[in-house]
Amino acid sequence: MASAMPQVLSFLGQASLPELAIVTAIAGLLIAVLLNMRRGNKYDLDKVPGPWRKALPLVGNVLDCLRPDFHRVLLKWADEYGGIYRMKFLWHDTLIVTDPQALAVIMGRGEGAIDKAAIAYAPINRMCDPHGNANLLTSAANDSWKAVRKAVAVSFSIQHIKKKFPLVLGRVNQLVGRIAAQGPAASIDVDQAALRVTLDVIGLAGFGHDYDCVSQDVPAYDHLIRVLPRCFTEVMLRIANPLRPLFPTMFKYGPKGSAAFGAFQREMAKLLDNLQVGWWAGVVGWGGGLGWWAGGVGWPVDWWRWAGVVGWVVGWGWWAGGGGLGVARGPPAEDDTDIGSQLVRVMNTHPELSRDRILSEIGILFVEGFETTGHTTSWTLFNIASVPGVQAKIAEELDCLGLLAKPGCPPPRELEWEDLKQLPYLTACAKEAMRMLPVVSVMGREPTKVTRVGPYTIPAGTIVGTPLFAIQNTIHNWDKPELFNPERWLDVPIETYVYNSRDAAAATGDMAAAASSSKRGITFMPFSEGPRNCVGQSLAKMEVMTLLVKLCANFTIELTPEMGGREGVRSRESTHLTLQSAGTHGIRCHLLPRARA
Ligand code: HEM
Repeated sequence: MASAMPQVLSFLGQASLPELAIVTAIAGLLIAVLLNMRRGNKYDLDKVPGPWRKALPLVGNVLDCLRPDFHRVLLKWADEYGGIYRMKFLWHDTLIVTDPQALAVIMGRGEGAIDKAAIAYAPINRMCDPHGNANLLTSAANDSWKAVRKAVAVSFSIQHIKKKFPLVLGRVNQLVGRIAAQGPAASIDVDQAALRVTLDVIGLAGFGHDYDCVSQDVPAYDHLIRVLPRCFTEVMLRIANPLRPLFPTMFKYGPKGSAAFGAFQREMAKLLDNLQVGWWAGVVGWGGGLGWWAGGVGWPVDWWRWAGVVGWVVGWGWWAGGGGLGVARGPPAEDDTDIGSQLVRVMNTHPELSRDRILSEIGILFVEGFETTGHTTSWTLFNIASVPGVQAKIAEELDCLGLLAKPGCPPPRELEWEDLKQLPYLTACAKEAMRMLPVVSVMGREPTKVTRVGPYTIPAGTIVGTPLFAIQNTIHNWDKPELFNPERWLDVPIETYVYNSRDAAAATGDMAAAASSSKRGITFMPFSEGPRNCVGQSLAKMEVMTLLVKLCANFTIELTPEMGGREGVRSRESTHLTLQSAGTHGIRCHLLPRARA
């Protein structure tokens, strides 16, 4: 050892900066592993069953998780080891929890509730903001999170979402028109189609910006719809490999991933600039007006008068024009509670929230608002198209409400807001699709103190994974989970999205009582549960249902032969930050107009 020391010192003396950084990073990792090994034994971690016994040093079980269908790996282990098992995510001890009772405690308020795992979410911060500021999704539940959550919750009140219904309906009708124009032989990727609507909606309804995506045949290379998948790939790679963000050029596609982050951030910064310019233009305008007046009452400095004139004209032009020069939106009106306006408000009242933090918030609201809703719609359409008998039942329900297009009949009446609550079967299809294919397939928490999870006491810093895909598909929580069976939901109240299928009440058939008892156990929560549940779910439910109603009312839907049937599509499931169909195939369907049948 002693004889090796001089060689080591001489290497360090001659090493380049990147080499030194790599050596330091590896040494840091080794120290972390050693500390971690010492800590694990102090608590109940060694009593927890799981694949951790097969874990490799340093990388743990992560190699099993590098597969695009790793949500299925977590499910396989849940079926094998039960409701609480232990694995090693790199060198971090991780409990994976699918047990209904333990989940209710982890997700809920009060004693035992566990906050977000900052470490697992950190790469998402870098995607949204160059300085890595946290945001609603990734932050711990601190004062900044509370302020932002309270502000944007207003944008998702039912009252506000109802106002956005005509906008959503307009974009969906535009999509229906475009699909009809392509004819029944066209092979339509319903995933891309839904994403185009949801991207337009979040841009317009949230930030007053029209990405005009539904109308485009092929979006430009730098269009958000193409940039975001590249960002997601980079986030996934960074979660699995913490060295990647430190040395992007050393890893495959590293620079491309960083470039995609940059492109996304520039787009989000434009939204923020649009929101802010109006305020600044107003300030300039008022300042300018004041200058003019001061010049007029006899101040001797002539340049000040002329600066005032210019400022006044430009400022008012911008502000009053509400979009003059194509950039300004003006300060939010009192009744304007769109997401962007709420973010400007919270930024003005909370000086501790920096511009970068707000940029991060815009990024996450944008991503969550569009990807999740788009894929949920397409997964539902996939099931509707591929499970025999389902479309006929949906058609019957739509026909009863006068919403179904039929050959030789006048066009059906237009969908109204109130209709969305009158569709129990279609809602059941959406819920069953969200159970089988939850787009947020894995979530992570991390206790800041010694905590009990089920029967086990675990140390602070243990990651606690709550994998929705496994929770909602394990044989321990659901009967015949592999079957798409909307009928399971018909007796559950239509508004219930947190549910315990293992409750005694459910077993006796009292589904309403079972739905309200989710505090004691959870086997279904596609929008999560408790204080960290999905803040945007009201918008999501409205968009998904509007898309489903209009597409099912106007078309019968068939998977194209190239999809390889149900199995073919499911074999391409991929957790790419969100659960989606991998590659460029998407979910291709023929949409046959019902009116022409
Ligand atoms: C069907 C569509 C959607 C699904 C299934 C969904 C699901 C979820 C889930 C499971 C979480 C918790 C994630 C975690 O803890 O890691 C979440 C959080 C969140 N969602 Fe959604 N979401 C959807 C649509 C939306 C929309 C439309 C928006 C906003 C425009 C949105 C904004 C958010 C935000 C900001 C959070 C973080 C909330 C917090 O921690 O305070 N989501 N969503």
